[in-house]
Formats: sequence, C-alpha cells, structure tokens
Amino acid sequence: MRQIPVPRTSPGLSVRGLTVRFRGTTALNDVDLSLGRGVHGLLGPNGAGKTSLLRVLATVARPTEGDVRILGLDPQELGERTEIRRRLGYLPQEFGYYPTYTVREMVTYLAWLKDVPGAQAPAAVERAAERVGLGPALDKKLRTLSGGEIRRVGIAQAVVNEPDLLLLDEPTAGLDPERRLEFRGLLRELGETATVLVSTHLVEDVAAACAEVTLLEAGRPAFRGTPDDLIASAGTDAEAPGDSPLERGYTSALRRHRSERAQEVTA
Ligand SMILES: Nc1ncnc2c1ncn2[C@@H]1O[C@H](COP(=O)(O)OP(=O)(O)OP(=O)(O)O)[C@@H](O)[C@H]1O
Repeated sequence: MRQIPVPRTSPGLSVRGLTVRFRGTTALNDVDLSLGRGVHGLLGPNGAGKTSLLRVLATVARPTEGDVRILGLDPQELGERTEIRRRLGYLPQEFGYYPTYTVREMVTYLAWLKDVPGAQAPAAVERAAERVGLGPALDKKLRTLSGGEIRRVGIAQAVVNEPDLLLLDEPTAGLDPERRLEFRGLLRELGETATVLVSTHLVEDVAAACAEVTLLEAGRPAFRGTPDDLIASAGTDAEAPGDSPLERGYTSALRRHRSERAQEVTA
C-alpha cells in the first residue's frame, strides 16, 4: 500500500468554501472552518447542516463545492481517502449494526475495516468496550441491548482504532445521565491526542466537555468560540430564552445571526 508521508502532528481538518446542496436545499453554504486537536462542539437547530458537515468530513459524502483537507490529506484522492478512513472514527446519526452479532463481533468487524492489525484487535476491542462501560456485555448479542447500549457500541466502534480524528453525530442521544457524565470524561481524554468534533443538541455536553464550540444556522457558521464566549455573547440580550447562561448565549447568537441574514437579504 502507498505510504502517505503525513506527520502525526498534521492539522485536524480544514474546509474552505464548503457547499453541500441537495436538489432544492442548500445544507452548507460556503463554510470556512479549521479545527485542531481538542474537543469541539457542533451546535445548531434541526436542519442547520451539522450531519451534512460530519458526513463530508467522514468522507461518506462529497461536497458540491469547496476544498476539504482532513489530517492534511485530500479526500478526493483515493489513496489519501483510504488513509483518512483508517485514522478516522465516525459515529453516524443512525448507527447501522447486525442484530445477531455480539458486541465483540461487531466492534471486531469494524476494527478490521479500519485495518487495526489482527494481533492487536482483541485487546483494542476490549479496551473500546470498557471505555464505554460495555465490558460486561461484550458477548451479548446486539438485538438484546437497549437503545442507549447500542449507542455505546457505536461509540466503541468509533474509538477502536484510536483515531486521530473522531466525528460523533449526537453521541449522547439516548444515554442516561450517569453514562453521559462518563462519556464527557472519555471525550476529554480523547481530545488530548485527537481532533474530536461532536454534534449535539445538549448544550450541557458542550459546556462540560468542549474547549470550543461552532454554532451552525441555515448552513452557515453563526458563532465560533469557547463556551464562555458563547455565554458572554448573550450580553444584554435579556430576552434571549434559555434555562442556563449557555442556552441564553445559544439562542441569542442564533437570533443575531438570523437578523444579520435577514438584513443581507433586504439590502
Ligand atoms: N439526502 C438529503 N436529501 C435532501 N435534503 C437533505 C438530505 N440530507 C439533508 N438534507 C437537508 O439538508 C439540510 C441540513 O440537514 P442536516 O441533516 O445536515 O441538518 P442537521 O443540523 O444535522 O439537523 P438535525 O439536528 O435535525 O439532525 C436540511 O434542510 C435537510 O432537510
């Protein structure tokens, strides 16, 4: 196999002018974004373009326009795309699985797809399952697991290859509060060495685990900064709805972005 000469310190990812269109819909509109090591939250209302962005970064969808670099590599080039996939962990919004497989079999299969060397795979699978609290369930069939446990299998398969880039689409959906807390700890740990991008509707997840947050609205970045910056962005907007300072920062940033867009349209 062709060796790609990329240092392990290569940048996480960068996109320039990224546009994704479906027939009548523009899901992402001329997005510029660069992310390095650490945990980044991706927030935004339904339909904002979060899944579309993650799918392009996971190399499962192609951009309509724009330049994408992932781990310093070009996903349009077959050899480089293969290398990206080997070093990537991805939890899709809908995690497809084989119900008759055990946790061990499913995660082993996905480790194999990621080229985890056969001799290392059994230990890697056990470690990944333990990291999401599924050590005792390794030999249970997936059809016997709860929705939250299946989500955790999805997280285990995403981390089994110790990825350099980890993309998680609503990983905490369906997790109970105790598991969510554990998961935030895992995110912080993974963010020490990898670039981690987590899409979520739960602003508490962002506050607890993310060093940075990007807010998408109608296919465009509406805010980028630390969770504290997002809180501060509410400023004197006393009418911004929300049950916490971060929720008020979120709604305030959205309202500001919507009104800027409305002014652009009428200008
Ligand atoms: N395969 C598709 N065909 C047509 N339109 C699509 C397709 N996938 C996404 N879209 C549209 O693109 C826009 C962005 O969708 P996307 O799933 O990326 O948003 P999202 O921020 O992940 O939303 P949610 O929070 O609801 O998961 C939406 O208007 C959606 O209807």
